Amino acid sequence: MSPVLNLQGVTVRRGRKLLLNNVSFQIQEGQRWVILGPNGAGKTTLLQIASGRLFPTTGTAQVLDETLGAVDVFELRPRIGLCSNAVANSIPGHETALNTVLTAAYGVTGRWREQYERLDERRAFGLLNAWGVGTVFDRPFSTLSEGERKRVQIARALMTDPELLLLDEPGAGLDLAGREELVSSISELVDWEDAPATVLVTHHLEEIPPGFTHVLLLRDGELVAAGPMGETLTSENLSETFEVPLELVEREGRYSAFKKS
Ligand SMILES: Nc1ncnc2c1ncn2[C@@H]1O[C@H](COP(=O)(O)OP(=O)(O)OP(=O)(O)O)[C@@H](O)[C@H]1O
Repeated sequence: MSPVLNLQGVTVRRGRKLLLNNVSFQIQEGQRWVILGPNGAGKTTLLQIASGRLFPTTGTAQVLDETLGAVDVFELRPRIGLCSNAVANSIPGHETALNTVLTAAYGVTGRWREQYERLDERRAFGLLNAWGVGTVFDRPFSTLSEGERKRVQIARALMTDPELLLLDEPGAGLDLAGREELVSSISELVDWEDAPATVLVTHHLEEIPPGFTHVLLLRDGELVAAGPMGETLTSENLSETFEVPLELVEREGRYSAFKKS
């Protein structure tokens, strides 16, 4: 079985800055990965590569068995669900929640002259309902609360039934109850047998939903560690990643960390 994502020696350079430096790792079908690291570590850059929106300066990136640079990314992108700030910012504020989800079928963010099938509309409705935002289907995206927007965006990311789901800081900006509800919903999603391979980026251990299997720790564009959650998410690796002595606490599949006194 070939990997869902296969990065080998990936470096991304902008001017003199290395956004990613010689990063190699693989994601296999059925795995759920968390990417953790401080601000500016390169997490979003890594996700941009995984979504086919950015190519490595050097090294190779294979996404869903296709090599970036040798594939039509417009054919590849519908196979990848992406929920990120960049996508959210490209959604016209007046677009309804339903159209925000529906337009993912064409890989666009604003509805224009595309023709959608009844089946597409039903699927978009179904996803809004499944993510608890069915009642706001006709509300403009700009009028939704942050929590509602996050759920609409995840519904959108799932519209094309992707083989790879990428969630960039889905919990950012949510209040405590909103975060906990979202963590539960994502946990239920990845618990589903046919769920796509999933990658979730966060700064916060509290946002890791139960059921995630692997973790990748990044610092200054370099990989600190990557592997199964149990052996890779450790106080030592976290301390090295965030450059603060940290103590990891685990409770019933949830995590947090505190500075060692
Ligand atoms: N076009 C660019 N030119 C120069 N530097 C860039 C460019 N794009 C990003 N960077 C820098 O690359 C680094 C990695 O950015 P990236 O957004 O991937 O980090 P991140 O881990 O997602 O950060 P955060 O957690 O703050 O969102 C940052 O220092 C950022 O300022």
